[in-house]
Amino acid sequence: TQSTRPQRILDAVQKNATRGDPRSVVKAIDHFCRNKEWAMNVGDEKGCILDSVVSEVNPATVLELGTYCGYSTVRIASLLPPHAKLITLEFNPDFAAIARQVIAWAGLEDKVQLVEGASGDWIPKMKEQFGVKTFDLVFLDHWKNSYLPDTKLMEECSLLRKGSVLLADNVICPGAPDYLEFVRSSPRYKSQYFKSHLEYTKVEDGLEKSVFLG
Ligand SMILES: O=C(NC/C=C/[C@H]1O[C@@H](Sc2ccncc2)[C@H](O)[C@@H]1O)c1cc([N+](=O)[O-])cc(O)c1O
Ligand SMILES: [Mg+2]
Repeated sequence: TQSTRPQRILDAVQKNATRGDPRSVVKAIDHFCRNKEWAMNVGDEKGCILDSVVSEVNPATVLELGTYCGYSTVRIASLLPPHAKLITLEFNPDFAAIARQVIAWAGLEDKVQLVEGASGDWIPKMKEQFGVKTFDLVFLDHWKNSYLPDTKLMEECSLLRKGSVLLADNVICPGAPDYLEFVRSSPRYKSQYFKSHLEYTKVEDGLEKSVFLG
C-alpha cells in the first residue's frame, strides 16, 4: 500500500536515528527533507533560532500548536529542564500517530503530552484538563489563519502571564499577516522578527518572537 510522507519521515528516523538520541532524530528528518522529500518541519536553519529562544526562556511549561511529525516537538523537548512539560496540539490523527512514534524514538515521551484535537477547542480547557496555570513559551506552527484567533483566546483564558513568549513560524511564507500586524501594533506585546529562510529552501521566511507584557 502507498505510504504517506509522514510515514516515510518516520521510516527515515527509525532507519537512521539512534533511539533515545533527540539530536540524531532531528538530523535524520532534516537529511530526509533536504535530500529526498520536502516537508513542512521548521527545519534546521529556523530550528537554530527556535533552540536559542527555548534556551533563553528556559520554560517550565510550553504549548506547541501544530505537531505535524513532531520535529519541533523533539527540538524543543530536548532542551527543556527536568520536570518541564510540553503540550502539543495536533488536529490530524494520522499526523498525531506518526508524531507519537517520532517523539518516542527520541525518548522524550515523559516531557511531551500530545493532545489530538483543535486548538480552539482545547485552549479553553488547558487549566482544568492539564493543570496548566500559564505558558512560559508558545510555539505557533499550525494553520496560519488560526495564529491570531488562538492568541486572543489564550489571552482571554489567562494562559499568558507578564513575560510569556510567543514564537510564530512562517510569518513571511506562507505568512500570517493579521497575526503579524496584531503583535507588532499591540501595546501588550514587544515583538521582534528573526529573518531566516523557509525550511530547506532559499525563500525568505522568519520567526516572530513576541513577549506578552501583561
Ligand atoms: O501550512 C503550514 N503549516 C500548517 C501546519 C499545520 C499542522 O497543524 C495541524 S492543524 C491544527 C489546527 C488546530 N490545532 C492544532 C493543529 C495540521 O494537522 C498540521 O499538522 C506550513 C506551510 C509551509 N509551506 O511552505 O507551505 C511551511 C511551514 O513551515 C508550515 O508550517
Ligand atoms: Mg511552519
